[in-house]
Amino acid sequence: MNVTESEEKEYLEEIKEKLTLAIRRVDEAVKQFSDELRQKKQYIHEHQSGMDEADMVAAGQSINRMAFTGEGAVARKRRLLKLGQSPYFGRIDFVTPNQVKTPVYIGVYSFFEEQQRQNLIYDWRAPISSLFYDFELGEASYSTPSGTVQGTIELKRQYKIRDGRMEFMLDSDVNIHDDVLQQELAKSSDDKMKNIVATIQRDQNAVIRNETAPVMIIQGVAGSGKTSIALHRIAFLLYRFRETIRAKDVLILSPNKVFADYISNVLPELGEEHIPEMGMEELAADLLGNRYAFQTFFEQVSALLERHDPAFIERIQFKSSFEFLSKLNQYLVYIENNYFTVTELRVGSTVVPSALIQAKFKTYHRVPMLKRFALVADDVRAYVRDAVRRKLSGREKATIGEGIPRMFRFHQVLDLYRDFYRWLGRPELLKLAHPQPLEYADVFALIYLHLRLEGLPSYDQVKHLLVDEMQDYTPVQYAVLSRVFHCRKTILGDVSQTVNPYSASSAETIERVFPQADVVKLYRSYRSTVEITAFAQRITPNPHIIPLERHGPEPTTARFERPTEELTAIKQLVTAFQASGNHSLGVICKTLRQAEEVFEALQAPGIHLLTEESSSFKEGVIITTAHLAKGLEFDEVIVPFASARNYKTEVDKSMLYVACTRAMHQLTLTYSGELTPFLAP
Ligand SMILES: Nc1ncnc2c1ncn2[C@@H]1O[C@H](COP(=O)(O)OP(=O)(O)OP(=O)(O)O)[C@@H](O)[C@H]1O
Repeated sequence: MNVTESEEKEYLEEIKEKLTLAIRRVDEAVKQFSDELRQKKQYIHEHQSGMDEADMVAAGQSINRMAFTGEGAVARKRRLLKLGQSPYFGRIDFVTPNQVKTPVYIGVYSFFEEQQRQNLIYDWRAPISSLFYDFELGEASYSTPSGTVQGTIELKRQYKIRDGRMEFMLDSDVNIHDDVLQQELAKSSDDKMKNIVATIQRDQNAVIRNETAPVMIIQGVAGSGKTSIALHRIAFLLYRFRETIRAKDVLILSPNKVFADYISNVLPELGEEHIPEMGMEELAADLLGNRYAFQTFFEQVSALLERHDPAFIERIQFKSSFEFLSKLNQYLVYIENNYFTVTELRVGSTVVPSALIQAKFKTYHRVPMLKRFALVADDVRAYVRDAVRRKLSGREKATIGEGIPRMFRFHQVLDLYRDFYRWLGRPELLKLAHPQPLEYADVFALIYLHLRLEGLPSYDQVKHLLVDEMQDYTPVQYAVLSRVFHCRKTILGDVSQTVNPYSASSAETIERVFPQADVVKLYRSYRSTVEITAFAQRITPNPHIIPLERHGPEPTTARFERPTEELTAIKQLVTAFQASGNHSLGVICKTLRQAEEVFEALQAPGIHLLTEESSSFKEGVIITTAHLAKGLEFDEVIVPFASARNYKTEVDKSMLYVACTRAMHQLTLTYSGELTPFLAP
């Protein structure tokens, strides 16, 4: 039993040696595989002429199997090498009533020592590891697939091991989590999101390890770790259900490519492969089969920022409401009952009674409406065939095939969508000015109608769907998601961080679409200092937010006479940042135009402009918009043009809140003229 620091250090050396040995064994195995593979290929090459097709298939399969095993060995080596750098971060000594005490060391991956046939390091996702996150010293329990294990935690310890060296270890007589967490959070940011396995908090752990919820909705304040948790949750589910779910079966619906790049290394760091991701617009294009050109969400938000158009706002607001979805559903019932005007159909000398056609139409109520006519026509053909006791002529078939659909008032989904607004008595709510692209607010409504009226293929290969920035999607979008993704879902976001307040959805709204969901709310905020969090509260107050006690400089607002002076000051701030120890600086503007203006003024090496077209997140100084910065974080943030003239509408206010909450350690706002009223003390 390792009790003291020197014993722990000795033990660490032992483990590292064992890891080195294990790596050597993997190397030997890999070499052996590749030798065998080479020999096999050579053999096939030499004996090809004498092999029949079955032999060739068998040989091919055996090569594939060997290559697969080889790949597995390479992945194992990668994991072992990583463990060599930092084998574990926690330990618990857990005693069950009838068991001897054995220390459980917890790391990013497990390490099973083959010679001793012993698990020397447990994966953080293993059932026993949950003790580390869920309990302090004393009585504790954890669940396994075969039941709950009760016992006592006699020791709990945390380590920081970097490059194979122990930097510190801490025993848990106090709440050690907090000390280590503080150290983690005080560090300056890397260019990518990082894993947080060593400091996952109890409430976060409950979300990560939830195995039962069919839909999980996480509403968490800015910086509460939603995105981190969601990624760890995926890693957990991939581990827990490794027999049935693989990385390629998961889909992340992410707001943009930059964000996708920003989060892209967390799962590989946790030993999982890259997860497929897709943007909402990509999904829309896919579902619409590129039948319509449409405005993007970015374009919608930019249009809102650039001009105040009450009619445009009203259209968006209505189409983002739950009422809109209800109305669409009511309309579908209405057309089913009213638009199929059935009359008797005359086919030669046979009269098909209207009651028969009506009855057949009702029989197919589970089939999307516009697809029912072909089925009804088949039945009517059979009816006529029985009546005339012969095969039907082409003309007769056509009379039926054309006659039945003709009894329905519309055949194009777009015509029905237009008619919906007439039915509603609000035709002005639809702007379809061809060749103008479809407004973004109409895109998912139209998809929904396509789905209900014609059916659309579903994404059955996806076994878990992760939706980030949930507040940016509307009930109709969720209704579509629920119909095309039949798998379990994790949906997360923060209603205060919407970039379009006219279309924001809260956890409660989304819950109405997924009544079976588990809703979790997170109020502890980890990203920003107490000072920055308090400052952001001036823009959008949330009395429930609990900032982690971490202090830094007060955010500042600096006034200038003219924008030119403001830009000069920003230049100086950037120079000061470059000389500081911080890694990342975000200069976050309201619009792209403003970001471009700042970029022009600052132009220097190491300064990057991040636009909608960018696909990767770069380290250093980034100039971008609040919309694009969503989900990202920076050591320091500068918000230029924070004047009353620039930040005055509800959309502007949302942008300002998002911009300020991106800062971890330092926040500066600059303005000329008058300060925005949103920052009134
Ligand atoms: N338990 C934790 N241990 C260490 N760091 C944490 C923990 N939880 C969150 N963090 C850190 O807090 C920061 C914010 O996390 P994350 O970006 O996941 O939050 P979020 O809720 O998605 O934020 P936002 O909605 O504002 O974009 C990150 O730097 C993350 O690493």
